[in-house]
This record gives sequence, C-alpha cells and structure tokens, in this order.
Amino acid sequence: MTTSGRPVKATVFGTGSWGTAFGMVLADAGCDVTLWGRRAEIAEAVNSTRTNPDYLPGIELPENLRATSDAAEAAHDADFTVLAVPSQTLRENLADWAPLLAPGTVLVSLMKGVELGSAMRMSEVIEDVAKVGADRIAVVTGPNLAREIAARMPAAAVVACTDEGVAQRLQTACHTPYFRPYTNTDVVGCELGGAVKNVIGLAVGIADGMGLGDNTKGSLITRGLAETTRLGLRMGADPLTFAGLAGLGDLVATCSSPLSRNHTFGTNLGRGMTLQETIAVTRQTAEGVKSCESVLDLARRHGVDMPITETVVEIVHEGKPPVVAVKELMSRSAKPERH
Ligand SMILES: NC(=O)C1=CN([C@@H]2O[C@H](COP(=O)(O)OP(=O)(O)OC[C@H]3O[C@@H](n4cnc5c(N)ncnc54)[C@H](O)[C@@H]3O)[C@@H](O)[C@H]2O)C=CC1
Ligand SMILES: O=C(CO)COP(=O)(O)O
Repeated sequence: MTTSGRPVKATVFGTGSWGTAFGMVLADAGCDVTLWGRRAEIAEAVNSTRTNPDYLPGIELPENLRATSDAAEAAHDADFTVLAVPSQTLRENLADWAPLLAPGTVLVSLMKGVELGSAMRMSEVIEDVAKVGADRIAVVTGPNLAREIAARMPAAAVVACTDEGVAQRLQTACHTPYFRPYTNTDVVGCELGGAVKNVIGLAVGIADGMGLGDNTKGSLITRGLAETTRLGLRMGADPLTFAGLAGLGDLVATCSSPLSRNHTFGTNLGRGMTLQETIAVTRQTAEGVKSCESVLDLARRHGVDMPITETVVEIVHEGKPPVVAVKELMSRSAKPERH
C-alpha cells in the first residue's frame, strides 16, 4: 500500500524474459503491475492468455499483472518504473518514455550492461536521459535467472539505491516468499558486478564448450571476480559488494547454468561455432557480447588490468581462436594473488 491507501503501482518497460518474470514478482508481492511491450501481440497474449508465450512459455501470470503497448498508459501514475530492455537500446527507449514518466516515480534498472561508446553504467544513462537524481534511481541485481524466478524457485537479490529509504521501499514492493531482496547503497559495485559477470559467463561458457574442466571454471570465476573487484575499487565501489549476491552470487548462477544466455553463447563459441552462427541461434539478449567491449573500455579509462575481459573481446570480436587465447592467458607473467 502507498500512503494514499491504494496498492503500489509498478510499470515494467520490456516484456522479455526478465521484465516479465520481475513483473510477476512485483505482482506476487501485491503491486498493481503493468507491463509495456513494443509488440502489441505480446501485450494481447499476456492479457488474454495470462502467459507470455514468446519469452516464458508455460508460466501462468498473476491476475494483477496486465500488459499494454501504449507507453503513456503504462507510465501513468507509476510509483516504480522498471526498465528491462537491452542495455544498448536503453538510451533511445528512455528518451521516448522520459516525457511520460509519472512525477516522483522511482526508476528501477534491471539491466546488466555498460553502454558502448560512453562506457556509462545503466543508472548513469538513466540519470542522463531522464534528468532525475541518483536518489530516484535503483538497481535490482543478483543470481536471478528469469526462468527459475518465474517458476517461483527461491532466490535472493540485491536492490541498490544511494538513498537507503528508496531501496527499502523497493525491497518491500518486490519481497515474496520465493524472492528475497537485500538492500545495498553501493550502486556502482552492484551494477559492475552484474555487467562483468556476463563477460566472465562468456569466458566460462567458452571453456566449457572446449571441454575444459571444473578447475578451469573455478579459476575463471575467481580470477574474474578479482578483476571485477580491481575495477570496482578504482571506481569507488565497496569491495565487499563483490563477495555478495551482485558479485559472487550472480557469477556462480550464471557460470553454472545452461539457462544463462551468456554462458550458452560462450559454450557455442567454444564448441567451434562462428560468431555469426552463434548470434543466429541466440534468441534473447546476451549482454556480455557487447558489454565485453564497454567493460574493457571502462578498464582502460581507469587504468585497470582485466585480462579475462580482454581475452573475451579478442575471441568474440577479433576472431582469436579460443585455444590460442587459453595458452596466452596461462603464460602471463607470474604474480601474487593480490596485487
Ligand atoms: N533473463 C534473465 O534471466 C535476466 C536478465 N537480466 C538483464 O535484464 C535485461 C533484459 O534482459 P531480458 O529480459 O532477459 O532480455 P530478453 O531478450 O528476454 O528481452 C528483451 C526485451 O527488450 C525488448 N527489446 C529489444 N530491443 C528493443 C528495442 N530496440 N526497443 C525496445 N525494446 C526492445 C524485446 O522485445 C524484449 O521485450 C538485460 O540487461 C539482462 O542482462 C537480469 C537478470 C536476469
Ligand atoms: O543475469 C542473469 C542471472 O542473474 C541472467 O543471465 P543471462 O543474461 O546470461 O541469461
């Protein structure tokens, strides 16, 4: 309930797999939820069949969730405006929606990417385009594979906002018996954890596709977390965030699950598919494919060494054969674990 006595109203822009699943979470937590989809047929299917057959087939959606393809109708009166589109289209999408936003609405980013060219985190893009302060922008992240959440399997998450009170309001709005959100005020660390884990997920997928073992996986996850933490420290994040759900938690889920699009994308590359073949068989957003370049850009801007990220860029975008890349990574100069 809001202070005015009506249910909290949440609008989710994006009827993809995570937008729809998080809409379910909000609805199960008691919010009145509207999903906006650019394709009218998906909105119609949601309203008439209570399913999203394209993205979450077989999942029955709650009654207090409805869909529309009218952005003004969706944005009207929303206490929370949740953004769930691909990171690289957010700027353009939000420019259309910004004039429609309800006064005082809290903008919530579900995205795990970094903008190409500007190297901005998603909350920075939101601040830039919607002209709202950081205290009205929140981030939801953590080990949250959409399909598992939609099946109401238990998971924890992080809701981050520089304003702890806003984070707590969002925490209440999305807390259900199967979805347990924790608050955090370290927005930089939470967003970096989510964006870089997709790149490490690609690396682990490539290794899996090559038939390498669990020691390789454990090493990539741990060294991946080390390079994420190095970048985060340089950008003012709290290093402990990376030991939490936004860092280690999400890495473990992504790097071990066939449900992860980034992991699967990497596995296909590691098995020998070309980039074009891999893109052709990938139906949903695998953010790391583009964000590996923007994360590397961020690392260079901050003078941070991120060898796994650099290797993923070389394999994905420069055609380096994975076997050569592995040899090069393993022959880097010896060094202390912490430096
Ligand atoms: N699927 C998952 O398990 C999770 C995804 N995320 C993040 O959530 C974000 C969204 O991912 P998903 O919903 O999974 O992706 P998706 O690929 O399932 O859906 C993307 C949605 O954006 C729409 N879209 C695509 N291009 C667009 C454009 N130019 N303009 C407007 N809408 C456009 C699509 O129609 C679709 O509704 C990504 O940043 C992803 O990393 C975060 C946690 C879990
Ligand atoms: O972010 C996710 C799980 O937390 C989803 O990962 P993928 O985008 O790789 O499917």
